[in-house]
Amino acid sequence: MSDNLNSTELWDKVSFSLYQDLGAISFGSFVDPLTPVGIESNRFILKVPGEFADKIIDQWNTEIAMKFVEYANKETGKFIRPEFQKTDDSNNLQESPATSAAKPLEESEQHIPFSQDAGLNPDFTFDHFVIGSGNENARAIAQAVAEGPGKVYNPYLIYGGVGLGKTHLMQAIGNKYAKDNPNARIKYATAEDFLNDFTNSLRKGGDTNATALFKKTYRSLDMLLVDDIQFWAGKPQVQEEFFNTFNALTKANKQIVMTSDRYPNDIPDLQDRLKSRFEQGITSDIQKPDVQTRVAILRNLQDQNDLDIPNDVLQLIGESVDDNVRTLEGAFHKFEAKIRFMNKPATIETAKSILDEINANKKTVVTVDRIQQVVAAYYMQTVDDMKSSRRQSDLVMARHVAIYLTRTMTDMSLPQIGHAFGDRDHSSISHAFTKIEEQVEKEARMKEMIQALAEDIRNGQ
Ligand SMILES: Nc1ncnc2c1ncn2[C@@H]1O[C@H](COP(=O)(O)OP(=O)(O)OP(=O)(O)O)[C@@H](O)[C@H]1O
Repeated sequence: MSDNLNSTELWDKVSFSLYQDLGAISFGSFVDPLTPVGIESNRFILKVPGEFADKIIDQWNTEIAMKFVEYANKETGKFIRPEFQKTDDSNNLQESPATSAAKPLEESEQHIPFSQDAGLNPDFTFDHFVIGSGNENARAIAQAVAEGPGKVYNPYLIYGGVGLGKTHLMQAIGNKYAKDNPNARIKYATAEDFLNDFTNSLRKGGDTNATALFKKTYRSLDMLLVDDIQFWAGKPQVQEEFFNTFNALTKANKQIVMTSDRYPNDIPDLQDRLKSRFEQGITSDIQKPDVQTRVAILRNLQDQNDLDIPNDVLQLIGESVDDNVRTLEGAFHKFEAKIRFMNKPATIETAKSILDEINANKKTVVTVDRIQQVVAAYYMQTVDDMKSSRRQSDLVMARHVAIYLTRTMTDMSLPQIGHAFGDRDHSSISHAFTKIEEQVEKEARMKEMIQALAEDIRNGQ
């Protein structure tokens, strides 16, 4: 997934998928003649040549638009819908009313009023963030941080499962601070961006300018937002560099906000001094939204997308899709695409049809292989190591968790599980299972982690 594709790059990728899907003849008639103009918010503007415009648009509205939305989603992670601008024969644009606000990408990018390279998504604001019991604490602290950065809650670390709004909330802090302080220097980077910037600065062969530029970029900020710091697990060099960046910024009372998919103590091979630095600030978690919050999120999406969907339909989708907010948004946009592009009514029946499709896609068979892969990835270990006799503590933990999940999620017997885990005997499988079972009963965090892993395993994520 990339946020940084421009409209031409995205069009190239999506039209390639459409070519494979539709075949050369349909592609030549209905896709090839179109030209991308730009992306405005969640609309992809396409120029349609005058002569065959109506026929082409009809074809899009019955078949191609849905596919476009899906392929564009795969590339960007966003839901972008196509909108058409007809051109007359002399090639002048005739804008339809719905598209008159659309501008080429280059111009729309200039709407960002402050430091252009902050890397913030303007849609990730507090206004667009729905508050519920699973996130109200994190949200309240985020507001305080945005209003008084570098003061009380520094650093601020938000942690929680996949797709629950960590990035959104972190960027809302940046967007609010930027709005209130247009000259503030703010940078959003994923932990991977930070690592890449750092290694690129080193790769320049000891060029002191490159190193100085890296340091200047990160150490002269007013606010640094770093996403997914679990990515640094077991990477001591980048941890060292971040430690220095962290010290430089906090010493100057500059704000640091971070996200992670787990509590810092659960990040394998994270240096103790970083852990203790993180503890100087505040940590809050985001939990899965309850049904009320899920329906409120759907209502929010409805308003943002200018739709009018009956309450019972929103309620049904909200009750049925309980994985995470990203999946919920996915369900909403699938529904939206059906009513916009396939002329389906916004009814319970249409909602049921998309829910059936979602469930059909979800039915991944739970196998021990799948469990081992998901758990190994979570603990940043290899499956082979997990099956081996090595006894390093993170590895043992990963092995025990995978055994516990295999016992609870499959019908395999203890000897069968033993065999799948490097020919262990059934008593050590039973021991591993009991150990984790006890922890699940005692520790809320362990229980949540097991639930999240089980969900990933089932969802085939
Ligand atoms: N409380 C909320 N209100 C409105 N939208 C939300 C909320 N929480 C999450 N979202 C939306 O759900 C999607 C996923 O959120 P986000 O990317 O912030 O998740 P994340 O926790 O950072 O996930 P990951 O661990 O995969 O990075 C985004 O489009 C975001 O806007």
